[in-house]
Amino acid sequence: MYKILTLNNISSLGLQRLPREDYEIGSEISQPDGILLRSFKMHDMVIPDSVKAIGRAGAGVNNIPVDQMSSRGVPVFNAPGANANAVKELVLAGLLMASRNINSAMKFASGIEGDDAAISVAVEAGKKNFVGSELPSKTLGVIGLGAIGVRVANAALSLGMKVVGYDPLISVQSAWQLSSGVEKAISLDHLFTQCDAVTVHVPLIDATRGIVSAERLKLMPKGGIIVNLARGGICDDTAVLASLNKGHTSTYVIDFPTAELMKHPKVLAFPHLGASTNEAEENCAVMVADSVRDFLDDGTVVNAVNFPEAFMPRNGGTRITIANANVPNMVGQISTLLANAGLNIADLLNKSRGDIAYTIIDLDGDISEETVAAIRGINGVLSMRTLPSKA
Ligand SMILES: NC(=O)C1=CN([C@@H]2O[C@H](COP(=O)(O)OP(=O)(O)OC[C@H]3O[C@@H](n4cnc5c(N)ncnc54)[C@H](O)[C@@H]3O)[C@@H](O)[C@H]2O)C=CC1
Ligand SMILES: O=C(O)CCC(=O)C(=O)O
Repeated sequence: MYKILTLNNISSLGLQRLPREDYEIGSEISQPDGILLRSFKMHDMVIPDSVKAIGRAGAGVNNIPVDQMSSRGVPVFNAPGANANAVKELVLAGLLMASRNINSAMKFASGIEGDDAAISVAVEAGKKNFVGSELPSKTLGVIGLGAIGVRVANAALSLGMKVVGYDPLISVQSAWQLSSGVEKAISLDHLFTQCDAVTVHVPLIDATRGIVSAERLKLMPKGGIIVNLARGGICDDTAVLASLNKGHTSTYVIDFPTAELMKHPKVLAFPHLGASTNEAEENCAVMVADSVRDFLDDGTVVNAVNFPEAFMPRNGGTRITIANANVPNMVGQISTLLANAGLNIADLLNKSRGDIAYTIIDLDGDISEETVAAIRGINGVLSMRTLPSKA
């Protein structure tokens, strides 16, 4: 029986992927084998040694101490692309709200008093204050062309916008999905110079912190819109507020409000709503629950942010899995210990990613506690699991 601790509400459709005869799931579980979460901040939490896998039902993993988990040999899974359409739709909503002054116009409308005739007069007199502009007259800059950025760029093109994209690390899959109509910016500065609106879709990491800066905001034409549904910190909020106050930037659409941002009339603050659709919550929960179950049951690794992909069909015997530092002769040392114990390797898979290597070995016989301890004792082994044979 595996124990799964949930740190946020996880869609029941996802939790149903973990059969109750094999999985105990709850928010108060001690010594869990796995953790499922959404935005819970794990950095200040003591993560029990019992944890073998962490599943983030979403895209961003900046709320998880991934490096610490890597050093423990614990994979962190996420759900790439599973909430991308939801975020794309809210980006488009934000762009439309900003370019048509929808928020201020609605506030004006809801403040009108009087009978129907008076309201009609006030509406017709007041609407001139909320004249907007249409998307096809504008250029959108998309920073980060991953699951969300590609969808945003393609959708904006289909709405008639000119679209300029920037992603020096774009994956082959994203490049295939990106419309050929999206123009490539040669640098971030180049992008800001050309764009009336800029939207960010990058993870929050050292390289992306503050990339929407005072200097870059000045490169934009007057009246620009900034959209940040990625993470607080990617835009320099102080610089954006200064630019709003000067009238250079017209609107800041943000999914990560702060006290200062929320009270600003030119800020459209959403309550971290990008992925909050039934569809996205279900997609994320199902995808990540499947990854965690496949890892706990079979040692399979799919959609981990810190481990290589690894899948080997079960051949029926005992399976051992080992995560270790990606240095020479680890497999040699492991197979020597197995040979010394008289154990035959029926099948073996070894993959690496960055500093981590991961090995799955199916054995013809049962492994003893002594051999397990000897493998665990090899310098560089981060974690080891023994999975019982499957009929
Ligand atoms: N508001 C919300 O509810 C949500 C927010 N997010 C945020 O959006 C981010 C992006 O999500 P996805 O598109 O699903 O992730 P993704 O991993 O598919 O795409 C991220 C893209 O950023 C690019 N990138 C990385 N460093 C870069 C840099 N320095 N300059 C330019 N591009 C860079 C990568 O090459 C990749 O193509 C997540 O990390 C998360 O923080 C994601 C989902 C929901
Ligand atoms: O679970 C959520 O609502 C947040 C989603 C998110 O921010 C992400 O997937 O990175």
